[in-house]
Amino acid sequence: MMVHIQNLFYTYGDGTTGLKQIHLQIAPGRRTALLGVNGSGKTTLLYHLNGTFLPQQGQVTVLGIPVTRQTLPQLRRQVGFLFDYPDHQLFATTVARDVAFGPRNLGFSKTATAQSVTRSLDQVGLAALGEKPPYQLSLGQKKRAAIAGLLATDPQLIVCDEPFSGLDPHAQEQFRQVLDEWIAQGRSLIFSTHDLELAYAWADEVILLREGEVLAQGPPLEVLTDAPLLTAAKLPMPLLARLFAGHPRQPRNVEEALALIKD
Ligand SMILES: Nc1ncnc2c1ncn2[C@@H]1O[C@H](COP(=O)(O)OP(=O)(O)OP(=O)(O)O)[C@@H](O)[C@H]1O
Repeated sequence: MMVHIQNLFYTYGDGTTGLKQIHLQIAPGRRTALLGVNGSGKTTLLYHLNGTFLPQQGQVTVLGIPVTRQTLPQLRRQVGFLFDYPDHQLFATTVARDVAFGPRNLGFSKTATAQSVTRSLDQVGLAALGEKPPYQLSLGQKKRAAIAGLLATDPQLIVCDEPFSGLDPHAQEQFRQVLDEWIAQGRSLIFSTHDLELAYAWADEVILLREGEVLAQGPPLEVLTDAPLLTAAKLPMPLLARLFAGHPRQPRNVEEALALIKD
C-alpha cells in the first residue's frame, strides 16, 4: 500500500477535532480524491501525508516510510506537496529560480536542474515567464509555477490541496494531462476538491470525509451514485450520476454520455 493509516486522531491546539479514528489504505498508481464539506478534515489529512503534521495518536505510513520527525527528509524527497495558496510556495526572485529550488535542494546537478526547470515550465505553459518575479504573476500563473516546482522534483506521490481551483479550463486540462502521463508511470496523486463533477469523471477512487471521519471509500461510480451516503456527507450527486440514475450503464463524462444517448 502506498498510504497506510491506522487509528489516526488529530486535535488542534484550541481543542477542535481535526481528525478522528481514521483507518485508510490507499493503493499506488491512482488518482485519489478527498471529498467533504468545508471543515470535514481534508487539509488536516493531507498535512499528515508529507509530515507537515505528525500523528498525535495512531500511525501514518507513506510509501513504506513511517511519518515521524526523523523520517521527514526522506519523506519530502518522495512526496511533493502543493498548497492551496501558491503565495505560500513561491519565494525566489524569478519563477525559474523558484522552480529550480526543489531539484537543487535534492542535490540534482546544475545541468539536471536546468533541464527539469525547462521541462516543467513547459509542461505548465509558463516557458515564456521564467524570468518574471513570482509576485508579478496572476493567481492562476502562480499556481502553475507552484505546480512546475512540484513536477521538477519528480516525486513518487503528489499531494495537492484544491489543485484545480483558480486555473482556467485550458490550464486545468493541461494539468490533468500532465498528471495522467505521470500516473501512467505508476506514480500517485492524492488531492482534495470541492469539484464533484471532476472527481466523478477523473478520480480512480474517492474518499468521503465528514466531521473528521471517513464516511466511505471506493470507486466514484459506487460512492458518488449512493444518494443516502451523499446526503449524510451533505454533498450533491454529480450531474451525470443524477441524469443516468437507474440506467444500466453510467457514463463518467459527456463524451460517454453522448455515445450512450446515440446508441
Ligand atoms: N489551525 C487551526 N486551529 C483550530 N482548528 C482548526 C485549524 N485548522 C483547521 N481547524 C479545524 O479543523 C477542522 C478540519 O479542518 P480542515 O481545514 O482540515 O477542513 P477541510 O475539509 O480542508 O475544509 P475546507 O474545505 O474548508 O478547506 C475544522 O473544524 C476546522 O475548523
